[in-house]
Amino acid sequence: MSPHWWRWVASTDSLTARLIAAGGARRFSVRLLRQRVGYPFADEARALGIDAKRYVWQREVALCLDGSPWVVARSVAPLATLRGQRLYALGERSLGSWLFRQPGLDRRPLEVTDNLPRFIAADSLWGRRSVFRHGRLALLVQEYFLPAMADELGLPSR
Ligand SMILES: C=C(O[C@@H]1C=C(C(=O)O)C=C[C@H]1O)C(=O)O
Repeated sequence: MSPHWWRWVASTDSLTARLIAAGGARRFSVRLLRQRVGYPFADEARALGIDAKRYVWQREVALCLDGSPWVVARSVAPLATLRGQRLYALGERSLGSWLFRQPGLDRRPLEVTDNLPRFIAADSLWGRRSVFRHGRLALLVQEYFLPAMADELGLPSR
């Protein structure tokens, strides 16, 4: 991975904040693609340390600059850990903006992939995921960086 991409992929602060800063005059928005309750993918269950037959809340979004998707993200949290957190009510507000305001937020190590996201038909250059913990809440956030972002920021393709 080139150092340009490493800076994005290995960052552990808010990706929302980084995209807004990098976007300059472009307008940042979150497009809600899908939100549902269902079973996790097997590898998501493993990453969360739960049984694959436990219900999870799933949220899939595109993070856009001037309406063009730069990142797609899928976040998954076991229903049992969501109690009291009205995350489903976020709509098109960024999950990251909420998350990084929470005191005592713990982020587990990042995992990186060059596989395509399975939840949406989109090319991706790099993907990454990590589990956030906040009180009872366990939230697996998976983010995939799209070629449009590389084009707009003049980043190399890998
Ligand atoms: C975790 C963050 O939240 C971002 C916003 C998301 C959303 O609104 O669903 C999902 C994943 C992230 O790309 C972040 O900003 O770092």
